[in-house]
Amino acid sequence: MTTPNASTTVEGAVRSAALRLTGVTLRLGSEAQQVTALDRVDLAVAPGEFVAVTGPSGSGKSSLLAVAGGLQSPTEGSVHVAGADLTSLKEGRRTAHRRDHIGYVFQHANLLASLTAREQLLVSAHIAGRLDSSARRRADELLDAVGMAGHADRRPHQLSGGERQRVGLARALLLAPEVLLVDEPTSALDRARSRDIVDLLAEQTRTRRTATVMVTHDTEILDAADQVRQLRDGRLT
Ligand SMILES: Nc1ncnc2c1ncn2[C@@H]1O[C@H](COP(=O)(O)OP(=O)(O)OP(=O)(O)O)[C@@H](O)[C@H]1O
Repeated sequence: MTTPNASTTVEGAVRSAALRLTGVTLRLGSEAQQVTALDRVDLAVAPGEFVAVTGPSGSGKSSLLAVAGGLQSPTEGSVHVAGADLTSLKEGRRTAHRRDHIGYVFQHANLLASLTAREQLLVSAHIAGRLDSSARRRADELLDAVGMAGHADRRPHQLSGGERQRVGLARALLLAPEVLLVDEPTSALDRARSRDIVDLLAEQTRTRRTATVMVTHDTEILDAADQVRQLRDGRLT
C-alpha cells in the first residue's frame, strides 16, 4: 500500500497552492442596494496549474480576478498569494507584493501605443526597478517563446489582435510571476487565434510553473485548462 505524500492529498494541494482564496465574499454597492458579487468562494491553484473560470455576465468573474489580484479587498475571507495573505498586508506592501508576484493579461492587451513590442516589456521591468541586462535578455527570450521575436520592433498598430495578446502575455511573464491572472484573452480574436493564444497560455503555465487563472465566456477554449470552474451569482462550483 502506498501512503499519499502531502502534494497528493487535498490538504497538501491547498498548502502548496501559489494562489488560495478561502471563504471569500465580496459585497458591493450601497447598504440599501447591496450586491453579493462573490459568495464564500474557495479556490486553490498550484504552480503549473491552469484554471479556467466561466460564467454568465454579472456572475462575478471580474470581481474574482480583482480580489485574487489584490486590487479589491474582500468583505470576508482571505487571499494568499505566494505565501502572503494579501488581506492582512498594508496598502504599500500589498502593492509591492502584487507587483513582484502577480502578472496580469488584460482583455485587450492594453499595450502603450507609442512603444515597440520589446519596449512594452522593458518599461514594465523599469517600473518594477528591475531593468538590467538580465531583464533585457529575458524580454528577448520571452518574445521568442511567444513567437514574436521577428516583430519585436513593431508598434501595436502594426500587430494583429492575436499578436498584441502574445506581447501582453510576454509582458506579464517578464517578472516571473508565481500567479498569472488572465481576463477574457480571446474576446477580440477569431477561432484560430483564440486557440493559438490559449494553447500558448497553457504551455507557458506549465513550463514556467505559474498558477494561472483565466476567466472567459468562451466555452470552446476550456479544454486547454486543468480545472474548469463555474461562477453563478458569485458562487464558484
Ligand atoms: N461597483 C459596483 N457596485 C455595485 N455592484 C457592482 C459593482 N461592480 C459590479 N457589481 C455587480 O456585481 C456582480 C458581479 O459583477 P462582475 O463585474 O464581477 O461580473 P462579470 O461576471 O465579470 O460580468 P461580465 O462578464 O459582464 O464582465 C454583478 O451583479 C454586478 O452588477
